[in-house]
Amino acid sequence: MSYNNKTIKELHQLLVNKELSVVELTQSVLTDIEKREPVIDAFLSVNADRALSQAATIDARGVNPEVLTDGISIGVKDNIVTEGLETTAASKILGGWIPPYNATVADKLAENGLITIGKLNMDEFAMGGSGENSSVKPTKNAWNQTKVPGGSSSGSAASVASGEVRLSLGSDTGGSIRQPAAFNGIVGLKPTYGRVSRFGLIAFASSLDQIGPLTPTVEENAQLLNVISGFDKNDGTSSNVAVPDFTSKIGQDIKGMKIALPKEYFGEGIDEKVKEQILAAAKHLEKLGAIVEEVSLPHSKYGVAVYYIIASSEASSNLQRFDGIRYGYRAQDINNLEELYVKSRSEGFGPEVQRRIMLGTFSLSAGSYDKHFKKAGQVRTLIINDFAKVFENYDLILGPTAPTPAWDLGARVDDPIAMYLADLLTIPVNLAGLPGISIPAGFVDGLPVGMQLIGKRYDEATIYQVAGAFEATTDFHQHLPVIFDK
Ligand SMILES: NC(=O)C[C@H](N)C(=O)O
Repeated sequence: MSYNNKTIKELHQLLVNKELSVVELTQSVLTDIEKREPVIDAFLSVNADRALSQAATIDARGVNPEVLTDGISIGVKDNIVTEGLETTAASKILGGWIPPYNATVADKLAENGLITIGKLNMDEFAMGGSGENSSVKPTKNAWNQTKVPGGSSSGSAASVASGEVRLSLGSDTGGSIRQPAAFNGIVGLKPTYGRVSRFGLIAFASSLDQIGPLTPTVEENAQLLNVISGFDKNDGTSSNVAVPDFTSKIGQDIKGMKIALPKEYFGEGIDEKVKEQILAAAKHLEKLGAIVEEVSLPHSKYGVAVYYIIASSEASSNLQRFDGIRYGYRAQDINNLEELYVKSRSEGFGPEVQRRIMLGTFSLSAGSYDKHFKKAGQVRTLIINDFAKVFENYDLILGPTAPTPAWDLGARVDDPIAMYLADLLTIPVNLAGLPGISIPAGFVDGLPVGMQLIGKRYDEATIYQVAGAFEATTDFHQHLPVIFDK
């Protein structure tokens, strides 16, 4: 029997009432995974024995009725460090690495009784928008296995959408939670920069990276964000702003809420049918009482260019530590130190990672620093200011999550620019450190379309309020891919 169509609230009730044991539930999740993995390829590792023994421990002490997530299984993106469980960021260079410590979010999952059932596939080091840059295997879209699942949190999205796990964690540097959530018809949120500790997140671009939840529904998303948020002394960028209950406004009406529609988010490069669906979604919110008006974010068009300079520069610095000596892959038949570095890094990193390291190294080099890196930082400020101006008068910003639905596997692998443009509408949000969600808002040719709602800093609760109102009055989230009921 599968319980994959039950919310965590419903599962919690079953567990507390002892109608279901944690071992039974965990076993059912393992069966769900086993059935779907041959076509979805969302997991890099499944920890069946450890998960079952953790489940037995919880059964023995009794499920805590106060802890909603006690005994529930979760999948974790493989760039989040998990003690005793291989963590590779889907890179050959970290192959076989068993971390001796937990990321702060992994500790928080455990403290809340969540069972890490496995580590999820991704684009290597979170660099990519299709999942195809995994050094292990490409994950498939839950709706159509000839399509990409999006990336870089490819496994995090496909595992939830296909009914393997109810909850997952991903990371988002330029859209890596929201875009795969959109492509798979689920809910994915990138929290405000500073909301969730990145201690133990394998760093890609440190001024942009955030960890966030992927779930089938809005309420579960807010519940999982409650678990992972908060100040952490081990992450100097984590903030000690108070953490509210993110579910608190779900169910409240949205009458009078002011929502901005940036005209640039409906302009060039956006698929006509996607545009239609998202405009219809905006109309729907208007019917629910929101005031929807057009605005402009004039500098958002520079977002992709700015991102690929800043993110690659930070990556080139962060990835210096993978040198073949301290840990990870070490090349053989070496004659000197220089050769050890060069061979280990050339053989250990995949082509996209090498491309970003070169791009970043170039941007930071003496002749290019002022022209590229410094300028990118200045344009980033213009993008931040654009958002700030809109938020003087509006509560939320609405647009598509991605310019198109999922494309065919293989279609963009030789065209990095086309791949980069998939993040056109998500990247500015990271550059400004704002929270953003993708929720199911329609279908184009049988593939899900995501609506993005962008909020003010630390105002995830309002995002969930509007997302919740939309979800409660539409049925897009109730359509499930065929594989879900397998
Ligand atoms: N990592 C991300 O958030 C997404 C982006 N597609 C990138 O390749 O950088």
